[in-house]
Amino acid sequence: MELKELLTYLVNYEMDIAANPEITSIEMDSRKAGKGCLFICIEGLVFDGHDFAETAAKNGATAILSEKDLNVNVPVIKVRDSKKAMAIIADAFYGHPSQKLHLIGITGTNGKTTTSHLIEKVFSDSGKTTGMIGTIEMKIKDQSYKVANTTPDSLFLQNAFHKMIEEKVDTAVMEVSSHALVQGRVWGCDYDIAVFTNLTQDHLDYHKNMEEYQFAKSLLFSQLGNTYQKSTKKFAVLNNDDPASEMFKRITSAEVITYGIDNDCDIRATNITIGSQGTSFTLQTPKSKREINLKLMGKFSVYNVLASITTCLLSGIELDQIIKSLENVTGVSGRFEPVIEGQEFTVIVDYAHTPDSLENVLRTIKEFAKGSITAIIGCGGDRDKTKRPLMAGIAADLADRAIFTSDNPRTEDPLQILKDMEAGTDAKNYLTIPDRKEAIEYAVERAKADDVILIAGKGHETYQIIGKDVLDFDDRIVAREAIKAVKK
Ligand SMILES: CC(=O)N[C@H]1[C@@H](OP(=O)(O)OP(=O)(O)OC[C@H]2O[C@@H](n3ccc(=O)[nH]c3=O)[C@H](O)[C@@H]2O)O[C@H](CO)[C@@H](O)[C@@H]1O[C@H](C)C(=O)N[C@@H](C)C(=O)N[C@H](CCC(=O)O)C(=O)O
Ligand SMILES: Nc1ncnc2c1ncn2[C@@H]1O[C@H](COP(=O)(O)OP(=O)(O)OP(=O)(O)O)[C@@H](O)[C@H]1O
Ligand SMILES: N[C@H](CCC[C@H](N)C(=O)O)C(=O)O
Ligand SMILES: [Mg+2]
Repeated sequence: MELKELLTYLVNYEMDIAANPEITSIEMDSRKAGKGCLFICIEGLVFDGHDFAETAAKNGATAILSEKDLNVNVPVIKVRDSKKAMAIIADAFYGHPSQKLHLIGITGTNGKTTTSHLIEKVFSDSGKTTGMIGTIEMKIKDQSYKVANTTPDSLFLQNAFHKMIEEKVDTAVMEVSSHALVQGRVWGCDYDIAVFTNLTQDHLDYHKNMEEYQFAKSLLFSQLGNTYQKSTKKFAVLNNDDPASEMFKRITSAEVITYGIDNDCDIRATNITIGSQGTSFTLQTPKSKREINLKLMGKFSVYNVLASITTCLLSGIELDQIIKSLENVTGVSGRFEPVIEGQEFTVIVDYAHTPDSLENVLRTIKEFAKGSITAIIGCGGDRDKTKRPLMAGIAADLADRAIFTSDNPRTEDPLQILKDMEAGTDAKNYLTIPDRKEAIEYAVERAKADDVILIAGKGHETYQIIGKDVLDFDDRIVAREAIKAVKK
């Protein structure tokens, strides 16, 4: 594509040399920049991409998009915000692929991965060809691809949509993280439906306070229907039990459809019963009232199911089909996932890594546990420090015994993270075992019949990040081995 054509999509830019080279690829990483590419300089948290402009030019880049003046021998396009410019250009370069998809974006602190999987299941069961992008993986039909972020950068994302179109995907569902919204990774994405799950504390290392965090989430709803869009109707699917929805209602130009349990709304669940094998409730839509029996556990799962039902109904899928699919879902990898090895106690691996999700999961376990409850938790390093004491306090309050251990310490001292956690409770019912494997083994060795062990925080993760090392670690495998060892 000619550079000139790409630039027609940018509203504000300056160019130092009048030139119109053919652009054969777009790159944001100098290590990938080669002949014919447009290299985009991104100022990151670790590196400044502008420092690599010269290398990119030497490697054959035909033009460079930058926020700064540069001294290079190829044309430089100067913009105010290169991340957002990159998103707009990537969308154009790949032929506006999101406009050709029925695209659903899900944001919120908790429940994005779960809700995307539920929605994808309903769509694929009803004969749609689907794509999915989120924390666990990117999926195009049955093919799974690794992802580095919950919401990838705009180059990866637009390329992924392009691949989906080539593979004849008609419906794509994706998680939209607050980081992605602030960094403009999803600019140019033509969402048809934007879904909000909930807003509770997380990521305050990045967003600084809850107002900024809410503002980040709100961008999905303010952007809905605002870029070069296909002319379909846009919907904002909002959780009416979460106070943040009021702001999202005010700022979106899309039609608002609400779901919830406690407050009046369009799609509502009442009479919720939480059992040891699943959850049932009465579903009320403007047109019908139905009894639903889920294999999923907890009130929080009802919210995810309501968000999914609302989204699928708005997408034109019959209620009977939606219910049939959702009633069959047994779970999502690493979310309230039982580890069953013939033992007489219950072991659950869950991805709760925020105060709210930990509380929800422990309250759900309390609804059915007959024996005592042990919660094994840690908190990630290089992440929101203020959630550490809160999570520790919740674990000590709601479980009979808590074991504080390491999550992904990353570049922080694991013992300091544990101290930050311990500051959150005066209780005497916890102990600290820094090594996660030892913590799991300790709990399993002492479990009696009917007890429940919750291993929280890492869910589907198959690694543990200590320092810069990414080591093999899977809570489910470690728990399984520990159970087998006590049964010998
Ligand atoms: C804080 C944050 O969001 N960081 C993201 C950011 O990285 P960064 O700002 O550190 O970038 P950088 O490494 O400094 O590089 C800057 C630029 O220099 C370039 N570079 C660098 C080196 C070189 O030799 N040559 C070169 O050109 C890089 O390609 C890049 O363009 O841009 C990268 C590319 O898009 C992201 O992968 C990275 O996510 C990191 C891995 C991360 O941990 N992010 C987390 C906090 C995150 O985004 N999480 C959210 C949500 C989590 C949730 O679901 O709750 C997510 O969407 O994943
Ligand atoms: N609707 C919900 N409300 C509160 N907690 C939830 C909800 N759904 C799931 N959870 C809890 O949050 C954990 C993470 O769920 P999930 O992975 O679906 O969220 P996410 O928003 O994708 O998280 P992330 O931001 O890390 O990608 C689950 O393991 C469960 O403990
Ligand atoms: N998307 C979340 C995942 C946290 C998972 C937890 N295991 C951790 O490493 O803190 C984050 O990057 O903050
Ligand atoms: Mg997720």
